[in-house]
Amino acid sequence: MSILIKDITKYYNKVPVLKACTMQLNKERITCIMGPSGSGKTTLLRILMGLTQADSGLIEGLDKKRITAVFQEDRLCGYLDSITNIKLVCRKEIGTERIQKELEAVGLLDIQNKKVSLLSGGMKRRVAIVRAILADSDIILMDEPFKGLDEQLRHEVIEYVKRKSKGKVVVIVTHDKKEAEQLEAELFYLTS
Ligand SMILES: Nc1ncnc2c1ncn2[C@@H]1O[C@H](COP(=O)(O)OP(=O)(O)OP(=O)(O)O)[C@@H](O)[C@H]1O
Repeated sequence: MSILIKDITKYYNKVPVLKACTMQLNKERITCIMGPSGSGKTTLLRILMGLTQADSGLIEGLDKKRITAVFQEDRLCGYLDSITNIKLVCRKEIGTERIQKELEAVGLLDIQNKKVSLLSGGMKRRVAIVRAILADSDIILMDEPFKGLDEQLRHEVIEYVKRKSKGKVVVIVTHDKKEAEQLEAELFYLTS
């Protein structure tokens, strides 16, 4: 499975943000999108998700594909615990024990029954990552998912994502070249 992004152009208030952006996304290799702040990385993810309309260009290969995302702002239900948050997006039933194991794999111990609003930013981010991995989608889009994690944790969580996302199209926005290297990703640079 591959997704072709061809000549995507997007203007905001007559200012071009994406200019004839072309790239191919493959399931064999994670794709990292890099580029300066304001170069349109989030906008491109939003276009892939159908949340923002491109002005011109086309995207091939998205038909009937299920997409899950880790947004910059996590988008979890704060009044629910992490396990319930994860179960909410899973199409197939996944048992509590399995989810607990996945949370433990990203260093989240003993938080499963806490309301998400009581977790730290880095903890919420990891819950959102596990949710995206377990959601049984074809495509995973992540917007700076490892931001705010300390070095050791970041290393572990990147390995978790690499291990668990095999066979899916994965696109990760990052500002960190080291992250892209550890992900063994194909790099695309957007310019502002
Ligand atoms: N809904 C919107 N209306 C108007 N302008 C917008 C809108 N969304 C984004 N922009 C502008 O488009 C440009 C690209 O924004 P975008 O968030 O895609 O950049 P980015 O590369 O993801 O930035 P960062 O690395 O800071 O997250 C910015 O100048 C931003 O202000």
